[in-house]
Amino acid sequence: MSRPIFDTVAILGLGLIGSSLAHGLRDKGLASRVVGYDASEDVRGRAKALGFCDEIAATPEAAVATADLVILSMPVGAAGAAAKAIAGALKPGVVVTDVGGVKAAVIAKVEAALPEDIAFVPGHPIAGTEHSGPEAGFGSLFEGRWAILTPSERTTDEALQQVSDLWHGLGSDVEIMTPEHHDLVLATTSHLPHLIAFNIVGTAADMEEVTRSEVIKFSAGGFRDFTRIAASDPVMWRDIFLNNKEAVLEMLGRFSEDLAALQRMIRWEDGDALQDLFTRTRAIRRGIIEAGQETEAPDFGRRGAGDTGGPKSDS
Ligand SMILES: NC(=O)C1=CN([C@@H]2O[C@H](COP(=O)(O)OP(=O)(O)OC[C@H]3O[C@@H](n4cnc5c(N)ncnc54)[C@H](O)[C@@H]3O)[C@@H](O)[C@H]2O)C=CC1
Ligand SMILES: O=C(O)C(=O)Cc1ccc(O)cc1
Repeated sequence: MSRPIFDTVAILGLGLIGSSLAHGLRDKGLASRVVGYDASEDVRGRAKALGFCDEIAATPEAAVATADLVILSMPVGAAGAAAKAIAGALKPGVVVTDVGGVKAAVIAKVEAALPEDIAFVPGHPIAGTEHSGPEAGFGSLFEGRWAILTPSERTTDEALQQVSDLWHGLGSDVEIMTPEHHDLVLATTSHLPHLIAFNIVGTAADMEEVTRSEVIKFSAGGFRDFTRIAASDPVMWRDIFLNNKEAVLEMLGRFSEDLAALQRMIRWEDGDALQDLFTRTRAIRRGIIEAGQETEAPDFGRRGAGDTGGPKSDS
């Protein structure tokens, strides 16, 4: 057990990430009290029954009123409105942070809504699964993963240190970068791969009924892995693409050019070029494994070996 870093922590949004944070903070003794709130009454009821918070508040204002740390854990498209809702109810000296998969757009919207003297520490745990909802959370989700913090003008050194300590307490390694750099890196490593998965599974779903059932029946590793990613939460991913538009379109442009080059290699039967590319991509995968960031089995984003081993559920 660690010592509490914050006394009362309010978590707004009690899905996969919010509930995992609540479990982790309590399991590891990082907060004296965890108050939860979710915009959905149904989720609030389920969270109460699951018991991972000390209290479930009926309104966002009530949830944050006594909080020393507020964690925004809802889809990125809702973060600005959530910040607006709590702006008048925050305690002086409170720290606000978030976990959104996009940083620059969230910072702009949240900081426009929060009082100027409130410290905001934008964050993003590179840890998750394709499951969502309060039943999907587990306290070890962040162990052995990265948490990226992207300080803004409203991030004080003290608040940055406290939030960094919190992620370390949850078992994560912390990396600090600019919001713009985060959005470009994540567009490449997370957003584009998800877009490709949504697209390829969508293409299969649009096939004729008989072919589609065969695709499912005979789905080998490649397609199966894509279906896992394409099962991720639709609202969360809609919001990511709408809020990281420029970086995603930039990466999509490069991807389309490379795809056209591949098309030409196949059309002109340029086996050497194909083999060359596949040799280079295989080396990247092997490099990731050698660096201890991945096991042979698929397991997204781990720094070290092992399986997440947590419960799986969807809301
Ligand atoms: N799912 C993942 O693997 C990861 C997600 N994230 C980020 O975490 C955030 C939450 O994602 P998940 O927990 O996976 O989603 P989720 O779909 O499991 O849960 C989101 C919850 O937020 C609630 N919500 C929506 N608007 C709200 C508001 N204004 N106030 C309070 N609650 C509200 C929803 O009712 C829902 O229960 C997103 O911003 C996402 O980008 C970050 C890392 C990994
Ligand atoms: O489960 C997977 O493959 C993921 O990609 C998890 C994930 C999803 C979104 C994030 O912002 C970070 C991690």
